Amino acid sequence: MSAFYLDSNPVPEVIDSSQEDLIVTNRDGIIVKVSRQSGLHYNLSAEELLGASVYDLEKQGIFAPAITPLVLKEKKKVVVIQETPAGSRELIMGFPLFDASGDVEFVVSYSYEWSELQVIQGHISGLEAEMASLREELSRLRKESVDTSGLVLSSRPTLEAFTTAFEVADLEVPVMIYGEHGTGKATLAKEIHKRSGRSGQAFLTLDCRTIPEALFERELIGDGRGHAGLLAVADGGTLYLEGIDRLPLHLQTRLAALLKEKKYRAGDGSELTSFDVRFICSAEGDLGGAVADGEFLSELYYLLQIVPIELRPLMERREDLSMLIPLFLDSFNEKHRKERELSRELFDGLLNLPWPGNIDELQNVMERLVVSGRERVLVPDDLPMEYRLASPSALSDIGLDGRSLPSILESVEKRVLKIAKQRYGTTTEMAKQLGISQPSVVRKLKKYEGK
Ligand SMILES: Nc1ncnc2c1ncn2[C@@H]1O[C@H](COP(=O)(O)OP(=O)(O)OP(=O)(O)O)[C@@H](O)[C@H]1O
Repeated sequence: MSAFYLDSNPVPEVIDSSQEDLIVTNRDGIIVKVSRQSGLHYNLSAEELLGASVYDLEKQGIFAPAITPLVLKEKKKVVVIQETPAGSRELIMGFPLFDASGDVEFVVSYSYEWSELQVIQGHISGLEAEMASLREELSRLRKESVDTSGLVLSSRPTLEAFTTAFEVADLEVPVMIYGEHGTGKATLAKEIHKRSGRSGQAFLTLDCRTIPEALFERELIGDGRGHAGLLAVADGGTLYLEGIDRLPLHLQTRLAALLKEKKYRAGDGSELTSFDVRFICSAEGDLGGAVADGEFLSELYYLLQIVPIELRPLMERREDLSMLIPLFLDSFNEKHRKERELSRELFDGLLNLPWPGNIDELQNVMERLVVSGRERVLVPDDLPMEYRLASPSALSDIGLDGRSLPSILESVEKRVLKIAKQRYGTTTEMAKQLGISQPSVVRKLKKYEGK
């Protein structure tokens, strides 16, 4: 808009040498300023336009329609398409200039020739086509790094873990999978089974972390009175023992004996039954260390630890994380019939969170975002409260230096209450979300009132 300027002069000054098509009218619709180009499209000279009334020009069909009356009415920017007597179509943009008391004093209108717009439009279409092909490329790349079973294997450690798993899948050897909670151990175990010669038979899981000690053996070998054990049901297939490192020593001894003998007696007096089961186990802790500390039976360790595979924590798998985020977004959008998108800030924020609960936790947060986000484009404020506070930047502006812990905690509490109040509105909802009583919320709000 270098074509005109306002100075101390009460009327906007239009520079005569302007290549632009500008017209200024006063609040009565009288044209008070024009640029040299103005009038060209109306088969009039700039001089003929000056002093004319836009209402008259509209009546004569020259301004079809006139923009000034529309801007005066709307008191804001208006855009119209004019058909000019010269046969061209013009896009006219008009905007108001206000006087000190807030009334429209002048209307400035600015026209673009349709053909110019078509050039711009052509450029935009080109950009759009480019965007579409980039989008396609991105989605192809995403699909390539997500294998046919929907697994993300983008980071080097994950790819190495799964490659080893696929290589040994068809070998009749036990596999020991190490990894924190939610890193994909069960998923990996199932993949091994699926790609093994046992895939036509059962894949069963026994969670050594949660099974009551008294039931462990019964669960494995049955009771000889109708309750079939997992070893019988999984015969010919695979048994996945989750959290083997949490199995008490006396049960480790029993398991080692079973593995060595490959036979069991399900109940008193029953016959010896042999079994053909492949074992895949998982452990969170370091089994070698547990053997050294006498907490894990070395005999069992050597029976099970033939092929060790490690799944790293999600925070060390950034490439996986950046693929898992859109993957979960898409799948929860589909599940909940939403069309959420992530803002750049939120995406970066998600990449930088520590994810102690790994993929399980990420999945949970993505579903919460999709379900409870407020707008189509999700922003960091849509994150559940505990994640907004967990981000490193959340604490950066609380001055820590030289302050006592109670005073720092007060600042944090005050911040939490402020965010919760904005987000949840009522003290009842705040209490529910923060896990404290409603009177306690009221008391705390009062405490920080005006502070
Ligand atoms: N490579 C992967 N790509 C995509 N999703 C995955 C991948 N690995 C795991 N998941 C998903 O992450 C979630 C957690 O995986 P899984 O249950 O296998 O972890 P886990 O380590 O066995 O957990 P836990 O220790 O709690 O039993 C599941 O929903 C699973 O589908």
